[in-house]
Amino acid sequence: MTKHGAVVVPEDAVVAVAAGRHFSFPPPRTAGAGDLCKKLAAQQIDLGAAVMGSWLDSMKASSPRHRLMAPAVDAEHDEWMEKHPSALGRFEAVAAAAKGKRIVVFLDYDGTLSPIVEDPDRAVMTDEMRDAVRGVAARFPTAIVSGRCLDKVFSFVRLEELYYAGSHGMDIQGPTAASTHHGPTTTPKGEEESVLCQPAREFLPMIGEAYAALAAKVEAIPGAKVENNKFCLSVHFRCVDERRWGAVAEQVRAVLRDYPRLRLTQGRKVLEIRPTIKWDKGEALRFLLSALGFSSGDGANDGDDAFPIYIGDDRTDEDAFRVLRARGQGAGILVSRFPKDTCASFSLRDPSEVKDFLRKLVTCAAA
Ligand SMILES: O=P(O)(O)OC[C@H]1O[C@H](O[C@H]2O[C@H](CO)[C@@H](O)[C@H](O)[C@H]2O)[C@H](O)[C@@H](O)[C@@H]1O
Repeated sequence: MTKHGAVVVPEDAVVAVAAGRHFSFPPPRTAGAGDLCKKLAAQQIDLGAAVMGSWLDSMKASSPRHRLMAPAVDAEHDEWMEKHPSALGRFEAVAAAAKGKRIVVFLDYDGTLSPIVEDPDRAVMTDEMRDAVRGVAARFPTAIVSGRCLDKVFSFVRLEELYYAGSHGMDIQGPTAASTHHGPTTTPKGEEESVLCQPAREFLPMIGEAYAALAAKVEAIPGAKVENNKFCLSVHFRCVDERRWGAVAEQVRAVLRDYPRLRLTQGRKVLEIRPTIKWDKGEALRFLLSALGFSSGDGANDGDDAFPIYIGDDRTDEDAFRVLRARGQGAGILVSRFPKDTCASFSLRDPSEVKDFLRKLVTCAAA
């Protein structure tokens, strides 16, 4: 970002920033989740015909290319960084808050462990990042929490000692190989046995049908791509000419009319179709903490023995940040170069800083 002249804020900048809330860490436990967190949680898109325009607005809002004057951008960025300081810069504060507690690490995949790329099949992570995650998993229970299906995200990460929560947390599996950290559920098991939670199992046939219908309709639009994430679907429009985003939205809406038990949420240049059940990355975080032997988070002072660190870049990660904030526990870290509305306490700029943070965590634990 230059300091002079007009600046084009790249696609993932979301410039509507929450006013007022200042940095406080550890965050106070909020009764409920607070207005901003409620607004950010599970950004569901309305399917009514009258709101077709708002679909498009929503798709554009997640990918703005505003022209802003640099001083305004800088001032806004500085203000945002005061509220969401760098987790690297404030590492000592994080370490101090975690002292005497058991750290549990939750990592989103796309945009967090791997950079965002045009082709979802090529979103590989580097060997250096893999080493950093391996190092963390050797010391702390560690989970990957992704919108991808389990098999796909595992094929990218390739670490058997981790927990995986695929399909936005609707498909949770324990480690398939031993790590140095054996919680109650971490004994190596056969593949079928290691499935811990699949709350949307009954939706599998419906998701399969919707996938076939969407693939037939949407893939006729140049650049559009439908990805089957087992318990949810992703309709990608990153490579679609913006003038045709309306057509993508219209086709998705047409298919969803036949499936009232499926709902639509939104990620980074992707429309996500998932079951209407109340389950998201936040619920997956709760489930895993409980499976690891930490308390469920339902009552006062629950889970005080754990220090969950959740790192993610997307709207869907807000559900997990919201849970941490509601529990007044751990640290939520948003990966973003730009100011965004978020319930996270800290920020990191990109996957490279995520890698540095993970390495620092390992060094600190070794010390
Ligand atoms: O929860 P995540 O692990 O962050 O997964 C969310 C979605 O990530 C992928 O899409 C995003 O990354 C792609 C590769 O960089 C990019 O091309 C796309 O525009 C992004 O939206 C994945 O393909 C989706 O299925 C996930 O839902």
